[in-house]
Amino acid sequence: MKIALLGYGKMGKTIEKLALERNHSICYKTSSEIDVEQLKQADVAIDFSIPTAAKENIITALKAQIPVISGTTGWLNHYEEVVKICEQENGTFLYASNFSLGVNLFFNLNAHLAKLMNGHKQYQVGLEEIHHTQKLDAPSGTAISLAKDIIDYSSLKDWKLVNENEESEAESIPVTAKRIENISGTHSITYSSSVDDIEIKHTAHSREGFALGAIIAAEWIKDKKGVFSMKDVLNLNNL
Ligand SMILES: NC(=O)C1=CN([C@@H]2O[C@H](COP(=O)(O)OP(=O)(O)OC[C@H]3O[C@@H](n4cnc5c(N)ncnc54)[C@H](OP(=O)(O)O)[C@@H]3O)[C@@H](O)[C@H]2O)C=CC1
Ligand SMILES: O=C(O)C1=N[C@H](C(=O)O)C[C@H](O)C1
Repeated sequence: MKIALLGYGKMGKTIEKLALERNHSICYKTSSEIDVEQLKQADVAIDFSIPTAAKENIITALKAQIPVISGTTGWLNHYEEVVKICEQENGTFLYASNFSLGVNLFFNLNAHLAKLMNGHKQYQVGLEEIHHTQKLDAPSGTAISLAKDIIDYSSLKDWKLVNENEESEAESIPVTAKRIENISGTHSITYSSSVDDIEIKHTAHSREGFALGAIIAAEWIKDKKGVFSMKDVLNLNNL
């Protein structure tokens, strides 16, 4: 498979390394404006860029008829617009706030736990994410996905980014974002009562899980048409 890397930073470089090990080739890589003729050489484009560039990168790939997957976070207010363009172009698009198998299993665990805890009003839920200091967005895309799932499976209505120990309004999930050198990505959800805590946590040891998941998604999506998620790739829709 010939891959175009839209964004050649920490993730782009990790994907390149694992893709070559899986006998794929990198036919084009850029960390700035896309050369469409070069992009058109690819079987699939993988966008791990920056929040302000992701939307344009994805649209450029869709208009060039190149299937595109994106893991860039912090641009999701434009998600519906991109989906519409994908449909107009009869294109192929997959977005995931987190491509690792572990986090996608953790998404399921979080949803099940939210259902279980619904109605146990003595427990207050809180979410914490920790990432490296170069991260541009807060809270992380993964934290937002986790919060949205808790909202879908409980009577909670919203989430709010707060400082540590700061309270949020009733029916709103407090989300704390910490930035510490060299942390690849840690997410935890805690239900606290006056007598005990219940906590689930995912800790990424490196970027390799994200990169491998992105390559597996690219292999899966290459010959398909439509808008997909990691639930489709990993067959996690029916759990
Ligand atoms: N979904 C997932 O599983 C994961 C998502 N991420 C997300 O992926 C994104 C990238 O992460 P990471 O690789 O760590 O970040 P980096 O900052 O290391 O890499 C981003 C790269 O994008 C480049 N860039 C800037 N403008 C453009 C543009 N217009 N087109 C293409 N590339 C551009 C930057 O170049 P320059 O440095 O010159 O500005 C940089 O090389 C982030 O949003 C992060 O949150 C990260 C890990 C996993
Ligand atoms: O910026 C990162 O590094 C990561 N970003 C993603 C996010 O915002 O959730 C995924 C992962 O946690 C690493």
